[in-house]
Amino acid sequence: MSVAESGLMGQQKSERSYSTGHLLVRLLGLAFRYRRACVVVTVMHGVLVLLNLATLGLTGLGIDFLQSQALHGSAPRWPAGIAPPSGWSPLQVVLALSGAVLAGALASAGVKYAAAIASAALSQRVLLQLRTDIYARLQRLSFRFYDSGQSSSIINRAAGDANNVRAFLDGVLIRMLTVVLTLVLYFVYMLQVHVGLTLACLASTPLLWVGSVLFSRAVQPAYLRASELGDAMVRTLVENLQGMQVVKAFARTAEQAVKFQAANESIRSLKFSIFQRMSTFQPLMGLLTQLNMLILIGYGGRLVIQGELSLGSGLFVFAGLLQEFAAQVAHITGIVNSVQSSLASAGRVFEVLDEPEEIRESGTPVRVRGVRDSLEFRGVSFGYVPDQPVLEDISLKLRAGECVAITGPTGSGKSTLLMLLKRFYDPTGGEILLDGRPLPDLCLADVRAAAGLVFQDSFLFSSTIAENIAFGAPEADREAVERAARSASAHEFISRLPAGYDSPVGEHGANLSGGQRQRLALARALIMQPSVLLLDDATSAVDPETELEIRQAIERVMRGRTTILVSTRFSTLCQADRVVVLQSGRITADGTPEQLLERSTWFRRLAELQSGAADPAGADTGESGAPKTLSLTELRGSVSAGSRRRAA
Ligand SMILES: Nc1ncnc2c1ncn2[C@@H]1O[C@H](COP(=O)(O)OP(=O)(O)OP(=O)(O)O)[C@@H](O)[C@H]1O
Repeated sequence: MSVAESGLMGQQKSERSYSTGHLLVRLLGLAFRYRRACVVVTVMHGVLVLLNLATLGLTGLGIDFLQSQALHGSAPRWPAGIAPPSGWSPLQVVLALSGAVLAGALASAGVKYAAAIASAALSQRVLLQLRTDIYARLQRLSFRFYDSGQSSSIINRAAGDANNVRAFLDGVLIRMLTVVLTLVLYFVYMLQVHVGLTLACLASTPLLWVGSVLFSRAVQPAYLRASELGDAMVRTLVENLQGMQVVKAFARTAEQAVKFQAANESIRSLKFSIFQRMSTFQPLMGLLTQLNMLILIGYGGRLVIQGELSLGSGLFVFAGLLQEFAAQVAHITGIVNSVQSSLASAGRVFEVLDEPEEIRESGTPVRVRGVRDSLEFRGVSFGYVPDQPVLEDISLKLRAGECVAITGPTGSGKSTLLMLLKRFYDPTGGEILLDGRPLPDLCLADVRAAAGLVFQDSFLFSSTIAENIAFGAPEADREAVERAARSASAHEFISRLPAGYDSPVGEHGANLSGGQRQRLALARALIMQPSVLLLDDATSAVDPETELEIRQAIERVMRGRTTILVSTRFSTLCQADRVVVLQSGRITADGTPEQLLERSTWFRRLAELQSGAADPAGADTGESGAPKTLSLTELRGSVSAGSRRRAA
């Protein structure tokens, strides 16, 4: 039997499959980390069983005593020869026995409470640790992992599956140990009361085990499927919340609600079918154990009549023990159920924990503070998917302090180039060198801190503006936050907000405009004082006025920093010392903006389109029907106007 993983990574990456044995060994390893707490809880349950036995035995003794008094029969067999003083009246003996039973019940209640608290504390500790481990692992995993998976599945693994794995400790292991301990103690107790009756009453026990194993095999695939359906439901929910605007804009609210309902319905029907199977199994097991009662009454009754078994300490105690036995056996159904859900979830949790860390440092990483000399791509190739190159043989060297713009058609690999610099991915060929040293030889945190990246669509956290700006430098004081905001031309709009820097930023920055979000993202990058600035289409989503403001801010902050600007805006490209044209993952031209007007048809076309020479659709045609084109001299004029603005 194996738990095959077909979820998150299984679909798109290696199909990982864990055998049940492997999962059990690892789950036991987890339990071993909490062995002290597990032993304490199990011992408490053991004490509870002993207390139950003691109170049951004392009650039986009471019945035997009353029988001897009422029917003038033989005196009961006092345990370990401890009999009440001969001077005690029957009432005193009965009161003493009742007092002892009451004391046993009180002690039992106390131990039960302590065991429940200890068990809850253990399970919360394990859950906390598991979620911490999963989160720590997720932080170290490369973007490739996230590309292949779905965040909803990860959420489900950290929330639901981690909880099911936790249940292995208190819901399976401790409960199983308790059941076994209880059954053994009862069995021994019953044997010393009457061997023949014990064997007769428990003859059906092997059937219970066979039934449990069969049930366990039948429900296991259903638990795995339930987790996957849970992923799908969370995904539908998350996507609908995040894409609420699109859903409403396209008037798809009703359809999406139906989709969500369908996802929930499949979970409901699967869970219900599991529940149905459990509900069939449980009473069947109960019925089997009740058959034991028939044997007890028939065979045990005969033994009492023949005087071979006492009524209280024998038949009554036996009946009580068989009831307890049945209750413990009923627990086995729950345990089998928990084992299967724990195993299914353990496979999914271990899959995340076992995911290899793709981005690693060398054994002795070199500390760096930024670019002192150069940043170089040397023959770099890369593809997200094997055999589908996105970048091919990229060689590009930036001197410290230089500003290089990368442009090219959409999908040509511009953003990917920046991702490689941040080591979100590693190249599949060639290498990237910082001051002559390959990136993997350098401290990863230093490499990432050295380069401030402003994305095309910047993610903001739902905290305050100041906290968002200081995200990478939480120790920064308000003055530093303001300085960064001023450099990013964000100070003015922040000051106009009612709570200024303490204004809350809605989820994903929902209460801010695109331009405001971009400026906050720029300030967030600047507060780290990065020596390299990576700007990925930072002005793509804003109006011309805001674009100008952001461009001016960028111009200010670029000074003294090695900058890579990804853009398809002619005006932005003119700000750079050099422009590199990337087409289908290859560099097709490299030079100053002026040089590129002659060297690259793509760049020249871009210049013409955005200098008002021709409209993008080619509709702006002269009478002859041919698009109007600006002369090279006119285009050079636009380029130098852009460069002059920069110099100013
Ligand atoms: N995470 C990913 N997984 C698989 N393929 C990807 C991933 N990200 C990008 N790609 C693909 O890689 C190619 C280059 O993408 P990239 O985002 O680098 O292009 P770009 O030049 O920045 O495009 P744009 O100008 O539209 O932003 C595209 O074909 C894109 O579909």
